[in-house]
Amino acid sequence: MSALKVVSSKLAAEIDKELMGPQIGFTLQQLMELAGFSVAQAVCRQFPLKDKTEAEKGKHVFVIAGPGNNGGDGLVCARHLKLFGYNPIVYYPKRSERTEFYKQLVHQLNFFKVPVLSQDEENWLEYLKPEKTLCIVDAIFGFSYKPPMREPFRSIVEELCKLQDRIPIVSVDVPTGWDVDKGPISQPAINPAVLVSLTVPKPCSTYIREKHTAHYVGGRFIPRDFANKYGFEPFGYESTDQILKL
Ligand SMILES: NC(=O)C1=CN([C@@H]2O[C@H](COP(=O)(O)OP(=O)(O)OC[C@H]3O[C@@H](n4cnc5c(N)ncnc54)[C@H](OP(=O)(O)O)[C@@H]3O)[C@@H](O)[C@H]2O)[C@H](O)CC1
Ligand SMILES: [K+]
Repeated sequence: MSALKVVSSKLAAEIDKELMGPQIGFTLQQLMELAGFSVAQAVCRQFPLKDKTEAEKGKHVFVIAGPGNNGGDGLVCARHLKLFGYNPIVYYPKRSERTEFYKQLVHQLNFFKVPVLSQDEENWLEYLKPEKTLCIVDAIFGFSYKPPMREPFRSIVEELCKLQDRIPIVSVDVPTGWDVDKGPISQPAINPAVLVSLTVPKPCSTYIREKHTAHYVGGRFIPRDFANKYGFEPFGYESTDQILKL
């Protein structure tokens, strides 16, 4: 049994609900900003630009955003990556109509001159070449995914699976296609090079292959008492870091 602290999908949803409930009063936007910021930091830690040639610095970070909040984390991450000196490009094939907020995140990307591919972009794979792409950020589905995967995401994830041995994939919170509690029990499912668990790792993270996948926790937004109430200790983040490598 792994010593990793994990919380079930049910508990993760309860934690989110309480954080955004009337007593604590975080907004989704606040948590998503910190979540996306953490993922951008994990990309920097894993793929530092320092000592890279100009050609390598120009490589794309290809962010694929899904229709829910996991996708929102990806949109925020892309904006921070641009500020950190990376060259992000966003593919957002099914845009959320849930709230105005998602449109605002896209406007912000336009403001930062981060390309957002059109929804019906057929040539998105052209942007995914090992010589042109530093890594892929998988912000397609997080803890609310329920198989079987529907289109257009099934075809997209199948293509990513073919590429993942050549271009490293950074998965946000849950590798896309994995059951949040039981791991990769259905196909297609991504096998990430990096997993960034948010707030606290979900049980699926115990199914990553330790030698293959670097595991970070991010989303540094809960105090000790609150973590203890949900049965875990806070993570030992250093200084102002938003991520911790586990
Ligand atoms: N406290 C935190 O840790 C925070 C985490 N955040 C991130 O939010 C996600 C969870 O976000 P949520 O919106 O609940 O869900 P997802 O993004 O995982 O997915 C929902 C969308 O996915 C569609 N979906 C689900 N299953 C399928 C399928 N089989 N095929 C196609 N599409 C699917 C679903 O569509 P519906 O039509 O079913 O509604 C939704 O559109 C968490 O993992 C973190 O990444 C937040 O940023 C807040 C802080
Ligand atoms: K994901």
